[in-house]
Amino acid sequence: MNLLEQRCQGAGVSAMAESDVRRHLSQVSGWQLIGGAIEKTFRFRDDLETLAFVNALGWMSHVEDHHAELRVTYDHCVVRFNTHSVGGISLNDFICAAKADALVAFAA
Ligand SMILES: C[C@H](O)[C@H](O)[C@H]1CNC2=NC(N)=NC(=O)C2=N1
Repeated sequence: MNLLEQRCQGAGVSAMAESDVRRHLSQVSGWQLIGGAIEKTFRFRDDLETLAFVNALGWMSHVEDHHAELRVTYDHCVVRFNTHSVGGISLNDFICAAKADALVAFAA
């Protein structure tokens, strides 16, 4: 099933092997494995757009109950996902990465 169609799972998630992480990275654009998390920098025109993205991401994370680590400046936001409960990267991180991408997909 497509990542966007899936929902994060609370129980039953497991940490992926690095080979599995790399295979999943090929399904999302611009995400990299950095320091034990998947990371992407989202760039915007100004602080209003950046903060609107952070709010939209916050809503998605709340609905999925899976939360990102964020580094926010006026024109970009670095988003990192890993899964604390398994001490690694799980499918939940890729589901949220795809949903974060979808938030900006229509904003050219
Ligand atoms: C109780 C609650 O569902 C858990 O603490 C969730 C919340 N959000 C989470 N977010 C992330 N990134 N990893 C987790 O393991 C995690 N666990």
